[in-house]
Amino acid sequence: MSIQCSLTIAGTDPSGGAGIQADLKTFQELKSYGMSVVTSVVAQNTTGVNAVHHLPAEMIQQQLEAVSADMPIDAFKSGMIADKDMMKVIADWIPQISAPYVMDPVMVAQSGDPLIEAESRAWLREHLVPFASVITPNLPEAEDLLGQQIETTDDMKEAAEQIVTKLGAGAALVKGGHRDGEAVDYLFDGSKIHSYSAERIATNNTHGTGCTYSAAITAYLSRGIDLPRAVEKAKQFVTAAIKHSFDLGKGSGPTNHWAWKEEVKQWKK
Ligand SMILES: Nc1ncnc2c1ncn2[C@@H]1O[C@H](COP(=O)(O)OP(=O)(O)O)[C@@H](O)[C@H]1O
Ligand SMILES: Cc1ncc(COP(=O)(O)OP(=O)(O)O)c(N)n1
Repeated sequence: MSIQCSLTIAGTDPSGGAGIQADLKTFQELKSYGMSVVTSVVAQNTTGVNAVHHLPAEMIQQQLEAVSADMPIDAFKSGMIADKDMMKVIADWIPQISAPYVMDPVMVAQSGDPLIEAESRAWLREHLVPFASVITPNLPEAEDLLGQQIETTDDMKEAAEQIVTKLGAGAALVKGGHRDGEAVDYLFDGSKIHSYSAERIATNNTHGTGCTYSAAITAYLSRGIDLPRAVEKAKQFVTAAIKHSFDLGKGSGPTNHWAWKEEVKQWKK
């Protein structure tokens, strides 16, 4: 049986809602064979981050080489990349891989805990962003990347365009999860703006939404679906995951990675 393969390069979440765990659940749901390279082991749960252990850059390089020497990679994504040494080995590895690269420029967990060293942000922006086929910042991440405030929907569209034209990403999806009102995201694909809108779901259970969304985009790209359509389908996937999220843990609960199947059943009725 032939199968497309997706790789995530990211940190861990033992509570299963974010990071590598969320990515692998998403790949599995969306029928892309899931593989992972761990960057940092994070002792976190729905309430926040207790401790972080960064793997040596050499160990990240070894994992990248092990997986790419043996397995096909039809698309890959990155999440938490905490420091410059890690970024450098990833930047050195990427040119060998001819597959779409989805970069989730993870900076801060929902709890407010930082997941990337402040001094490494400039390196990420200058050296890794240009490799991204698509980058998926939330509003604070887009503000950090561009060094400017984003308030209105026009600002969001302009930010998506500038991340492509000024920072060199292939495409940019600026997410509106952190704004009031409808949950609207804007994709600039290098030539036009696409918008993706969903009802805002009244829930606190949104731990790992960004990881899940970017993993779903990766899985769809691995299956050869074009970017605007991959984002459209991933948006449906993450919206369903939030709508049917779980009241687990004492903080912001995790999303439900199999919820899209429940939604599909509803559509058929
Ligand atoms: N309460 C919500 N209801 C519906 N969609 C949401 C909600 N919160 C976030 N989203 C959507 O989830 C996706 C992830 O966005 P966001 O929460 O901004 O990312 P991150 O987890 O990286 O901060 C986006 O499509 C966003 O519009
Ligand atoms: C290991 C790890 N990576 C990323 C995040 C942040 O995930 P995100 O999807 O942005 O979700 P929230 O921070 O909104 O929960 C993380 N917490 N851990």
